[in-house]
Amino acid sequence: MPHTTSHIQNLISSVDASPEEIAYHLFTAALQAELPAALWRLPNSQDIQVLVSGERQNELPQLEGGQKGFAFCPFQLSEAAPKVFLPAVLYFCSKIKESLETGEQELPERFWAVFKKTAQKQPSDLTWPTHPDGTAKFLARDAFEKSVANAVEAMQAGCLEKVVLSRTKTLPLYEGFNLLNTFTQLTQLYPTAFVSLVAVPGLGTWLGATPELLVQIDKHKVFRTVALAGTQPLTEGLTSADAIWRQKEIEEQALVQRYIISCFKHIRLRDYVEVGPRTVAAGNLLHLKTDYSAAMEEVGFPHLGTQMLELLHPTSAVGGMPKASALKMIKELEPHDRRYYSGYLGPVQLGQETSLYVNLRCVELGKDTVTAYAGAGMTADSIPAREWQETELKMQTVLRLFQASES
Ligand SMILES: C=C(O[C@@H]1C=C(C(=O)O)C=C[C@H]1O)C(=O)O
Repeated sequence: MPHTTSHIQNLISSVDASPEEIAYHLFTAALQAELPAALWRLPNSQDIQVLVSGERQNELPQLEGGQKGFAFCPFQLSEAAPKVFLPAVLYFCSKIKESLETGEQELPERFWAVFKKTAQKQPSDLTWPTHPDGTAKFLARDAFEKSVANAVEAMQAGCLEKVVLSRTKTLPLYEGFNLLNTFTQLTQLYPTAFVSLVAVPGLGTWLGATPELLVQIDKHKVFRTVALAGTQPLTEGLTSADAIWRQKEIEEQALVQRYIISCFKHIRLRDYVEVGPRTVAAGNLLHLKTDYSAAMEEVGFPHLGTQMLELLHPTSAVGGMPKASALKMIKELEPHDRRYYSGYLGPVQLGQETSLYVNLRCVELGKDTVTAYAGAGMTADSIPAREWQETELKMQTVLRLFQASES
């Protein structure tokens, strides 16, 4: 029997569960039915949102067109990490139990069969998709610091201004690890982050709590982006207002600002609003952030979101300056493929909004392992040991939930 919207709504309403639990059941059923799905919570919101798709597309639609879905894009395109757009076949937001939309397509019958079952009893042995190439390569501390020293030397010689070098760390999953509980814990720990869990058969499963917005188009057609860079630990007793920044971090963040402004200049947009830089907290870290916005219709750029997305990614917050030399250096010095780390992800035209975030403070799940990815911006003044420490702190944002003793 075809599942019409009203039939689906009846099915969901008949489940004796809170709206949040329904969102989790829908996500679980998608995993079990081996369908691509995303579960997320926007910054400063309580609502859990979920999308289930019947297929994955390799191109993003125009952000300003009417197509609803979830974007999941890599740092750099490759066969191992293609662009992904998941058209919304089913979308549910926990705010109102009825806010369910179905696309023109239908989910296969097996999805609803598992949904009926999982809604009664959560499976104890949930499995998720993993990447066919297995775990990403990793660098030991001395090798990473050597790469940083090489990069610093190149910058001192004037070859480039900034490069973001990243590394990975893999831990075994502890006995009794529960993916959805970990997602919930992330939403509680980081109320101002974009918290997401994305599972795409054939490409893998990613969980994260990112502080960095890349492109937003809100319901009033206001475009937003940010320049976020510069890092220091948030130490006890210190608030963002007390933070003192060194020249190195100020310059690093100024380079990201300059990059965003150069993108506005490229399309000849002058009427944007710039606020900042200000110090913001992201978990146990502080960053410098400048906000940019523009009312798209008023400034005569109705497709500003799509235009800027193309120009911005990858920004110098995750690549470097100049972009081409930085990307080349990353390729030479990083032994791993970043896949979806430092790419971008988020809802497109859902809940009247498009909100794409840079995929930072994230982990990729293996069958029984978890791999964290983190990077740090290097300049001519970088000290290798400090950069190692910075990436360690960034990884802890999510990895702290993967240590059995803490959960
Ligand atoms: C690259 C990361 O973060 C980015 C780099 C920062 C920096 O170099 O100080 C700060 C915030 C992010 O823009 C990461 O979290 O992996």
